[in-house]
Amino acid sequence: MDSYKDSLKELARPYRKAVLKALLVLTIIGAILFSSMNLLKGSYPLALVEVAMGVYSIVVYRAIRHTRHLERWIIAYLIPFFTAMMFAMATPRATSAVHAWVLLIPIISHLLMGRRLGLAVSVFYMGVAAVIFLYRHLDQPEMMQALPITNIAVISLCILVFSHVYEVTRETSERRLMKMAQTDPLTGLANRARLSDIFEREKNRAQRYSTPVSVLVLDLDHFKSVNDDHGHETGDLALQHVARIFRECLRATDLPARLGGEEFGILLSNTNSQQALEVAEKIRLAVASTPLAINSNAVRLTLSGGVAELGIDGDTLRDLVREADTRLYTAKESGRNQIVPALSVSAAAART
Ligand SMILES: Nc1nc2c(ncn2[C@@H]2O[C@H](COP(=O)(O)OP(=O)(O)OP(=O)(O)O)[C@@H](O)[C@H]2O)c(=O)[nH]1
Repeated sequence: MDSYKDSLKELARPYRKAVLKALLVLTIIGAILFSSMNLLKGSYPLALVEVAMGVYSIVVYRAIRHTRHLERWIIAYLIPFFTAMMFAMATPRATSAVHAWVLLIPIISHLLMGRRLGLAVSVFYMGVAAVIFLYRHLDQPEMMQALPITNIAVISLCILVFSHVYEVTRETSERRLMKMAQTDPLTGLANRARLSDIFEREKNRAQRYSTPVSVLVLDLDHFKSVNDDHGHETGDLALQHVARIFRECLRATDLPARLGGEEFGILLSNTNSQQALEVAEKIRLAVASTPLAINSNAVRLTLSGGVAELGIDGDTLRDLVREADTRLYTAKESGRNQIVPALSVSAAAART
């Protein structure tokens, strides 16, 4: 569960929506201005396309106010918008200044669609624009001089490259910040915020496909004495050591997180409480049988834990952590180095 793709998409949504709204308003104003001028000039097909784009912009503006599918609306708007731009460039009666609009393509595409799709769409439409330009002006020597054409080509390329580099840098910084904000710096495990994010996603998936989800809460035993006997630095190494064991014992689809101090929460997707108990036992045995080697010392560690299952012990992460925590404290009171299963599992065990 290492992907931050969905969180980044969420993060980009408000500013993409703001950019799209600005583009829609400008298109509506542009459509009124240009369609009036083209009507006066007698360029009826172009005026009609501009009116259609203006009306479509109003429809899209209303549709994106509460949409959960902004990305789809962006594509549904930009493709006709760029196609209308190409139509204007190909219209024989249109002024040659219309070609300047091509410079907008890479900026808008990257801002609204990100680096990959933004680049692909920009290259495609800028290529089509270049072909239209050559087709329209090949027989006009005053338009086909090397110097102005090279100028236009280089400026277009510069804007394409700058837009792409800007978007790549922005996405990389955003990903790094997102990772920092959702990672525990000592162990490299997820923090509570990320656990909460991923839990919501897994809960939705579990409800849609009727699959189980369980949560483990694990806490190192007598960790205070590890710090007191071996020093705080060894305590830190012990936390990193345990985090490593979690990773080795878990599947890629599980999410281990540090809840704070020496307490950990593990989200197990597609896992019922019986299976979660088996995972917790595997981790407990691995921790107990793998002491931390420090110089010539072997620091022995054990942990206690509790298990809770979504839908049986509650419907929110807070409910599940609270229930698992209660069982964890039962485990501590019963002598530590043990896992207390979810109620459904202990009830089933009592019946057999
Ligand atoms: N080295 C280190 N110690 C930490 C960190 N966070 C919390 N601790 C220590 O963890 C210890 C937790 O102590 P307690 O809450 O008494 O728990 P415990 O000693 O594990 O006892 P039980 O949980 O009852 O088995 C405290 O000494 C904290 O200072 C950390 O990031 N690094």
